[in-house]
This record gives sequence, C-alpha cells and structure tokens, in this order.
Amino acid sequence: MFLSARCPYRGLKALPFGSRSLSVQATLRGTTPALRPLVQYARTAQLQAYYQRQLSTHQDSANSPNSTPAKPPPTPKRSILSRFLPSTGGDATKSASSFRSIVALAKPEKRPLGIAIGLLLISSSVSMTIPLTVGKLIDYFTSPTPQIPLELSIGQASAILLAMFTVGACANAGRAMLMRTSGQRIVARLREKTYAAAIRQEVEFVERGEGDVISRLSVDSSIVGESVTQNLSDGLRSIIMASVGLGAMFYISPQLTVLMLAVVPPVSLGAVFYGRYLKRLSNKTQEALGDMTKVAQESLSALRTVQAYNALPYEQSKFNERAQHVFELAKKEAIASGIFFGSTGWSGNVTLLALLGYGGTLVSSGAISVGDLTSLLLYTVYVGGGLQTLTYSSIMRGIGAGVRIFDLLERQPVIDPSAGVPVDSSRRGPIRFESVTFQYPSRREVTVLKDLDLEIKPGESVALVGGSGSGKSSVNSLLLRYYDPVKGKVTYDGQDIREFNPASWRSIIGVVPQDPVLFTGTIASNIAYGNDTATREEIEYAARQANCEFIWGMPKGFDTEIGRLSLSGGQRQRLAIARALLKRPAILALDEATSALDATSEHRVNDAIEKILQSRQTTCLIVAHRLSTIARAERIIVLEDGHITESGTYRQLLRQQDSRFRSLMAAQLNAADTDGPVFIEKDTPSLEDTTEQPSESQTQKSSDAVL
Ligand SMILES: Nc1ncnc2c1ncn2[C@@H]1O[C@H](COP(=O)(O)OP(=O)(O)OP(=O)(O)O)[C@@H](O)[C@H]1O
Repeated sequence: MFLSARCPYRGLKALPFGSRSLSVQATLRGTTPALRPLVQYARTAQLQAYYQRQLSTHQDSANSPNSTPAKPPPTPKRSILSRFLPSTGGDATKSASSFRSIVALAKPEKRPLGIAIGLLLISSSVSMTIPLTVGKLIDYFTSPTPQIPLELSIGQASAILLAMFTVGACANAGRAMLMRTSGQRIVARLREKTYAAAIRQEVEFVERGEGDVISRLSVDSSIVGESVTQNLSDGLRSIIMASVGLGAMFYISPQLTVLMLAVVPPVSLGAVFYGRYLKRLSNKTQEALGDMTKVAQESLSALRTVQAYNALPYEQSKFNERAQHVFELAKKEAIASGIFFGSTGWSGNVTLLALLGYGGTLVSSGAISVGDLTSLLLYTVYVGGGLQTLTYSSIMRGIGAGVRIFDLLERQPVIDPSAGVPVDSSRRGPIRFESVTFQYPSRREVTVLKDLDLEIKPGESVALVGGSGSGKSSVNSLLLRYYDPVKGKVTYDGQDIREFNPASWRSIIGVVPQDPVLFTGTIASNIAYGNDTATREEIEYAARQANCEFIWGMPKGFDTEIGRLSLSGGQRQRLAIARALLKRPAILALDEATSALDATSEHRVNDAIEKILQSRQTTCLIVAHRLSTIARAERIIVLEDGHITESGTYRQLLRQQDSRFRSLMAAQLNAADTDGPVFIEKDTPSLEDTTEQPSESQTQKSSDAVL
C-alpha cells in the first residue's frame, strides 16, 4: 500500500515514499560524520566491483595482447540512488548505473513524456476531487440546510462536475497513448542497441550464450521499457495522489490521518524485502528463459537431425525441464506477490476498519461530518491504491532486467570491431604465422596449435591437410580473427593483423566455410551478401566463375527466393564460392570447399579454384580433404596435433616413402577402394606413380579420396 525507499545500510529504518522521502534524501545528502564510514564503505565496494570487472575482462582477453589496457577506475558518482538500492558492493553500483541508464533512455522522449506528465497532472487532479465531491454530496443530501459552494444551483454544479470529469478522462486517454508510444519507442531503441552490441561481440561470446542474448533482446528490453514509462506514469500519479490525498486528509482530520499512517512502517518494510527478493528472482527468471530459448533454438534449427534420429521425446523432455524451471521461478514470484499483496491488502482493510471505528466516534461527537468521514475513507483508498500500483518491486524488476541489458551494452568485445587501422585492399604481402600457440577461450586446457610457424607468399596456394581435429580450421579462424593467438602472432605483409581494423581486414578475405550459410532472400542477394555495391553483371560473373550454372536453370534465375536449406549441399557451396569471389579477395580461405560436391560439381568447382590459383593474384589457404583439391595447391602442409609435420609439393610428399602425407592418402585411397564413388579426374597423380602421367583408373581412385 505504501511505497518505501530503502536506506542504504542494513538496519536503518525504511521510510515511506512521497513528500517525506524528499526530506530523507536531503538528510542523506548532507552526510553526517556518523554516516561517513558507511559512505566510505559504499565507495570501497564500488571500487572493488570495478576491479572485479576489470579482472574478468582481462581474463577474457588474455589471448588478446593488443587489447587496450584497462582505463583507471572512474571516481564513482555518489548518487542518492546508489544509497537506496538494495544489496551491497558491485550489485548496488550496477543497479544504480542501470537505473541511471534507464533514465537516460527516456531523455529523447522528453517532449512526449513532458506532455504526458502535464496530462497526468490534469487527470490526477480531477480524480482527487472525487472523494471531496462525494463527501460534499453526502453532506448536501443529509443536511437540513443544504448548501453548495459558490452559491451554485444543483444543475450548475452537476454540469461543472461533468465537464471536469470529461476533461479528466480525455487527459487520461492522451497520457496513456503518449506514454505507451514513448515506451515502445524506448523498447525499440533499446533492442536495436542491444542487437548492435551483441553482433559486435566476438563469436565465442555470442555462440556460447545465443539464447541468453535473444532473451535480453526480447524479454528484458520490454521489462526495461515498461519500467521507464509505466513506472514513471504510475509513480507520478502516486506522488500526486499521495501528496494531495494526505494534504486533504490532514485538512479534514489530523487525528484520523495519523492513525492511518500507522500502517506505513510495516508495509514499507515488507515492500523492501519483497522488492529485493523479486529483483533476484527476476534475474534468475531471465537467465532461465535464455536457457529455455537456447534449447528450443538448437533443436528447431536442427529439426531434420532431431526427426531423423527420432529424438523428439528427448528434445521435448530437455525443453520441458527448462520450461519447468522457468515455471518454478514464476511460481516463487507468484507466492511472494500473493503474500505481499495479500498482507498489504489486509493491512489496508484493517486500517479502513480502524478509521471507520474511530471516525464514527468523531462523527457522533460532532467533531467531523458524515461527508468528511466518507471523503477521508475514500482518500485512504485512493492513496493506498495509487501507491500500490507503483511498488518498490516493479522498479526493482526493471532495474534487474536493466542490469542484464546494460551489462551487454557496456561489454567491450575482446576483438573490437571498431579498433585498428584500415587495410588497403590493394596491399599484397606474405601471411605469416609466427610461433603461434592457440587455445579456445572456452577450453583453455587444450592447446590446439603449438608454436606454429607458417609462411604463405603472396599469390601462393597452400593446402592444409591432417587428421580430424588436428587444428586446420583453427588456422583459418585465426586468419579471420575470430580469435587471437594466445602466444605469437599472425602477420600480413609484415604487420601484425591485430593492428588492422577487423572489418577492414576481413574485407580482403573471401571465405568459403565448411557448411556455407544462406540467408532468406534471393540468390542474387545471397551472392552479394555484405557487398551492397555489386552490380548484376558482377554477381552473374562470380556465379559463372564458381560454376553455378544451376541458377540459370531456375525459373526466376537470380531472383529466385531461397530459404536457409532450400538448395543442395553442392549448390550451397558453389554459391558460397561465388559470394567469396565477388569480393575479389586478396586472400581466399577455403574450408573443405568441395567436400559436399558430387563428382561433376567438384570437377567444376575445382576448375574455378584452378582459375583463381593460376591467376596468382589471390593468396589461397585451403583446408582440403579431397585429393583432387590438395593436388592443385602449390604447397601442402601436413598438420598433426597442432604442429606442422611435413611441408612440400604434392609430388615431393608422395615421393617420401615414409611420409605422413603418403599414409594419410593411402588410408583414404583404401577407403575409396572399398566404398567411395569413383569418378574421373585427369590431372591428379596417384600414389603409385608420382613422376609419370597417372593412368585413368588410378586417378579415379585418388581423386575421390577424402581425408
Ligand atoms: N569453438 C571451439 N571451442 C572449443 N574447442 C574447439 C572449438 N572448435 C574446435 N575446437 C577443438 O579444437 C581442436 C581443433 O579443431 P579444428 O576444427 O581446428 O580441427 P580440424 O583439423 O579442422 O578438424 P576437422 O578436419 O575434423 O574439421 C579440436 O580438438 C576441436 O575439438
């Protein structure tokens, strides 16, 4: 029933919200010597929280030697708010900064919110005349000498009241519309910002907590938006109602008003505990929702696999478990809110009863009229009801959701997409991996690359081969700066690639990943993905280079709409090659680009790759499994357990009797002998004959070998 602002230090009394809280704030602002140790404590807690954050960021970016050094801690602002917010240390600082950020969000909406507040003042003022009017009406009808103020007739008084109520209703409608639209604009802006912050994070961060990011985008942002506008609107109305109502009540009967105020301390205390509990619960609920979204997303995006393995019951039970967890938390919230609202309602009703009893004796003694008592009771209901809509808890909920959003908004990505110098797209130079050691941040215990040294000259093509898990794709990931090495460096033309702006660096690299991703849209828009300026001619040329002849066979050609999986694996890969070629990249990173192609497609794609390799304008790093692709590279690097064990041309490596490469090829040829499809590849030398032209049957086997 009453809103309370909590004191910063446990054990200090809770105070009622409303006009009185202003004096409380003033007292705290001029901190007395007795309170100074507590203020000092709060400041230390803020600093501790700061260093804790810096430490975790530092640990996160341990593999990023060029990451900008942490700035010195800012002097924490001692806002009145941080003193009132729950919990101690970093949590309080976070909550205060979340509150400030929430308020800052409302700044661009100053105009509509200002008008809405004006309308709110009008509608609340009208509402607050009702108890007084009802009281006067009762006195008018019960009095033997009825009188209407200002000598008005009953008709005139009724007309004035009707006009006032109409103005009040219109003002209320306008307020609701303006508040809601402003709220939704804030939510939209917040979502855009959150998405922008999420998408600029390093891949590892987003891939690990995809569901969590989505829940921040959807649920948390609407809670925050709601808390900005709804709480602002309700809060102002409550303040007006409480102050006007209490003023009127004191005017009617100071004794009865003091009696009514006796209920404030216990309700305030309840509100503080309930608010703190709800904030913790709200955080947990958002995390649980994120977890649930992640499970749903994972299974729905892999529905083919789920259905193929008849894993529906398994996925269903996994999802149900998460949904139940969300429900359990919601149940706790429901129980807490039931207890809180039940007890505040009870206290309110008991207060009314007491008011009625004591007020009745005052009426009998003639101290107040029946109308005054009625007005007083109605004001109590209005004030109580008004304050109940803006509970401490709803602010806490908004702050809880805000902390999660602003955590993400303020997070500095380990690989900052806006840092670094741009790379000249015409610049050519060798790529060097210099003593590179690498571990994935999520699995620090496994060293994937160990002191790796590798040089690729400009225009050279290098095929990386090796057993599964030997670290081939990781080399590509480091080249693309999805990650940075833990030790050593990757350089381009003698310059550490960490000095380059990541976006600019990636713009000179064409990528064909293991499993190319298509986006909803036309074939043309998919080839021109990330390349807004590409003309139709350039798109068609790239498609021709990548042997995407299937496009011309489609009824709408390049304007055919495609979904994520509406093309065959081979078609997807050729489209991805066209996408990469359209960039005219200085570096081409192919990751098993031909693994999903059938014999004919592979041959055609290899033709396209061959053209690129022969032009020697693009440096190519190919993670290759197919012998036919490997053989086309100028140099082959064999990677084993994060080390380079062999390096040489295809023929050199095959000639070495005991080479690892030879055994890898032999193993694959044996596999191809027994179960692989056979096709003809004319220019691939075989294991048996590496000096002369291979026979057709030999190349049939070898070209199909897949590592
Ligand atoms: N995102 C990741 N997080 C943690 N560990 C990873 C991640 N990606 C790969 N690994 C691990 O790193 C090691 C090397 O993986 P990588 O993908 O580079 O091997 P690969 O040689 O390309 O294998 P394959 O030929 O099977 O694709 C493996 O042990 C793998 O489990």
